[in-house]
Amino acid sequence: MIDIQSITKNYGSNIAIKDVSFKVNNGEIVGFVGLNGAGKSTTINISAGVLNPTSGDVLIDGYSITKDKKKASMNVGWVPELPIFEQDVKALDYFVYIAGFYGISKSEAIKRGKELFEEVGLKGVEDRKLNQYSQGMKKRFALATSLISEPKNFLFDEVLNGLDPEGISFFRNLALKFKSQGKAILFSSHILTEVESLVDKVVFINKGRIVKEMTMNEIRNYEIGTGLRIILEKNVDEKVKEICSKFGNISVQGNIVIIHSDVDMLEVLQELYNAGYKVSDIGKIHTNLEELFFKIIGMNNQQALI
Ligand SMILES: Nc1ncnc2c1ncn2[C@@H]1O[C@H](COP(=O)(O)OP(=O)(O)OP(=O)(O)O)[C@@H](O)[C@H]1O
Repeated sequence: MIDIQSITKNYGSNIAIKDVSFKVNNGEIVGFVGLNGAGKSTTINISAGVLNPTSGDVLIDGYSITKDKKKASMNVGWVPELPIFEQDVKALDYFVYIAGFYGISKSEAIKRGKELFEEVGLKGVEDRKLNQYSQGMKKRFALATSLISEPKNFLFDEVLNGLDPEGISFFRNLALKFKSQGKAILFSSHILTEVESLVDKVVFINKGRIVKEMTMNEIRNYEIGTGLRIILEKNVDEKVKEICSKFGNISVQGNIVIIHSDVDMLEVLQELYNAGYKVSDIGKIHTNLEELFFKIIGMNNQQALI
């Protein structure tokens, strides 16, 4: 289990994240969604033990990442957004070097390395130099090194970014496999639709603060909302409200009225026309995931419901 407890990170006067708290339970994939610069990598890097928080703590299966870093980080795998492996050494040799930190002998590390390279899709490129690996290959290599200690928790930071379809499918299936094995997985993305079919719940972060946590069920229920948006030439009056209310619940703002149900557009248009109203625009709207995302983080996109 990954238990993030009120972590804050300041860079001088710049607050990167503030009071970030949430949990990833065993057997659960949590989507961590926010715009660029929202604070996802900062949260993940602190949870991986590669960045110290200004305050707060993260418990990995009960081990504190600040006070018991070795045990905590042994229990969490981490695939960074942009793995930096610029070493002019063969990948397998570097793997063996890292395995040494876990107290694994050279012969055992070579054997384990070959197995893990195969598991992560790097079979056949073990002897290629790390600085000649592509970004996708570096991500797979980071995964292979993470797997040395067989952790029960994983941090995937924008892992699908820049991958080809095969790479995307590999990491998605891997996350699902880990889930079925009872592992806790945190999966960050700046695109809600990217994690939608994968995660159990989504934690939304904006400007360094957690703004909402929603289960996928709550999100799906939200998504099914459909409606009709009517833009009139003049402001909505009582008569328009009366007409539109016959078709469903309404929201009104200025010259815009939204009917929150799946109504027949022509019928509404006809009634308004018969009553002498001029409609400048009318159209069905559908609350989709990206609209929800923008609504949650407090920005309006053109389609957002009023
Ligand atoms: N080393 C640093 N020094 C100063 N500010 C930093 C540093 N690293 C991150 N920040 C700031 O912290 C905030 C959060 O950045 P972070 O990288 O965590 O966001 P993110 O959600 O991962 O973004 P992205 O999707 O672009 O990777 C940003 O305002 C960023 O500019």
